[in-house]
Amino acid sequence: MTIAGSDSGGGAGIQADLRTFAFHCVHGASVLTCITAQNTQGVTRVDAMSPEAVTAQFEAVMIDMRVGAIKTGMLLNQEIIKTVAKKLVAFGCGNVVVDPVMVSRAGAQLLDDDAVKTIREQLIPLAAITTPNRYEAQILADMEIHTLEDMQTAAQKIYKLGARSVLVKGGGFTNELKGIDVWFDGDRLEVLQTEVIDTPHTHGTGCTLSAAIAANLALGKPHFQAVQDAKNYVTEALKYSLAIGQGQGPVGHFYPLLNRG
Ligand SMILES: Nc1ncnc2c1ncn2[C@@H]1O[C@H](COP(=O)(O)OP(=O)(O)O)[C@@H](O)[C@H]1O
Ligand SMILES: Cc1ncc(COP(=O)(O)O)c(N)n1
Repeated sequence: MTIAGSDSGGGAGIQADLRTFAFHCVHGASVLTCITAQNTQGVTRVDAMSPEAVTAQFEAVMIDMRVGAIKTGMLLNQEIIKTVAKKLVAFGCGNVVVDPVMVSRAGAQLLDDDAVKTIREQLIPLAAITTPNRYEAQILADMEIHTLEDMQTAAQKIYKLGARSVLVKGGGFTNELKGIDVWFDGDRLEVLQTEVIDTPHTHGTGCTLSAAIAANLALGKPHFQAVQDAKNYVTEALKYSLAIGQGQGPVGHFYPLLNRG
């Protein structure tokens, strides 16, 4: 199940999540938190769902289906974060992937300023894994991140907030760290690296990665395996990203499957 916002352009958010679930052969349920008017060039409007609507969607799915894993994406405001955290606790949800979405690559603010504290205190402690990008990791770890060592320190600091594991993602770098991620679970500190894909069309990478991790957890894969396989999936999707729209196009999910016949 994904708990996230809608992207009218179809590249990120709920749309990316459900597509990723489908390509992992797992059924996807969704709890919509907000509706963004968005395309490859940016976000022009955001309408929040009410906490009651979020609760009703969550309960409708949870009381009826066996949910193997949950990912959270754009939660927008404090009220929605608190609502989601409360429900995750009430239903004893274990395989929770928290993508602490704050700002889009194109620079649009996707989270209210006062909501960072609520993510840190109420949501991160419920995460089996949290997947901040460079910018989000800087905020959560309260430090600047310039080097691989900084990424490792940030992962360790964010782990102390209560997540069972942390993946600091390196898509936001413009140097040799681009595409390098750091994973820490309180014991193992791993560096993940795939080939760097030279494309401006990276819309939806973070959503796709966290959705793929959730799908892999639902399929029963061990945590680190779930992350490694998800990273490989995103790399493929970046290879086949779509130059649609006037701005930053979305990652492509279809072509690797078509190529496999
Ligand atoms: N150009 C690229 N080549 C290879 N991997 C990339 C590239 N850009 C992003 N990634 C990977 O995509 C995943 C999502 O990371 P990132 O883009 O930092 O997240 P977000 O979309 O949340 O900002 C990470 O595994 C990151 O390393
Ligand atoms: C509704 C919504 N959710 C999330 C993102 C972040 O996207 P990305 O995966 O590129 O970080 C977005 N742009 N819109």
